[in-house]
Amino acid sequence: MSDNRLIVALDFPDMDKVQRLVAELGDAVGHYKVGMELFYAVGGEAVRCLRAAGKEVFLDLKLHDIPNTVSQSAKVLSMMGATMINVHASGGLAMMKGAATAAVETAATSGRPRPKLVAVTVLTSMDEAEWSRLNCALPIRTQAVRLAEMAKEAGLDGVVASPQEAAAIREACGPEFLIVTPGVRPAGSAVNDQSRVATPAGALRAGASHLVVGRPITAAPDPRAAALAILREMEAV
Ligand SMILES: O=c1ccn([C@@H]2O[C@H](COP(=O)(O)O)[C@@H](O)[C@H]2O)c(=O)[nH]1
Repeated sequence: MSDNRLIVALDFPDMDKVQRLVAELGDAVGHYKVGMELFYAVGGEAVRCLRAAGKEVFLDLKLHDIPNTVSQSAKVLSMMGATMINVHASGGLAMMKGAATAAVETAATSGRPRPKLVAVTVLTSMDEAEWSRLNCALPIRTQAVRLAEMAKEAGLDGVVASPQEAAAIREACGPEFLIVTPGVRPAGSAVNDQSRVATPAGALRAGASHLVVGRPITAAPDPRAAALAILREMEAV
């Protein structure tokens, strides 16, 4: 059983642990996320190893800077072989447009496939109390939908959002738009530092196109069994 809508987050600082886990999960998992911790530790090697093993790779570096810096960085990341990369939507429309143009142009000039480009809306760890402390007056959901609409306008393929906002984003942005949801927790598992969470089935029913799951699989006593249980739950939706 395998389903590339499930993306397993490899939040470790070394390749030995990554290789052990990928071997253990075997053909059950075909899609992995390389985030800051792993990338800062080993760089592009993580992407290369996973691609060589036939896996899809979401390179989750959440670019957020002035438009020129982000578009130049997006060019570099587009050459690494990842199948998905991302920026922060709160960097603004010009920044997102710059990243989208960079990804398209790099694919055209290099002949390499263009990675999907998605934008982080509001981090899934944020709750309404913390959100208000930032002086943000609108509810998180309203802001997440607004940022998703901007990402669509900028030509991005989709967003990273909480499953709790997936239904509203799906309604606003249509059936083709990617909605990649971290903050996924099987019933009864630890929430950790996440706030706006849903179960795998709940996230899919709300309209998520992909589920990002880290610790519920990687910290489980039997990671393969944990992944297979999530895949069974997804299959039943
Ligand atoms: O809003 C966001 C954006 C990214 N993430 C990343 O997803 C995983 C979630 O890991 P868990 O262990 O399942 O909590 C992690 O790599 C985050 O950096 C997110 O959680 N929320």
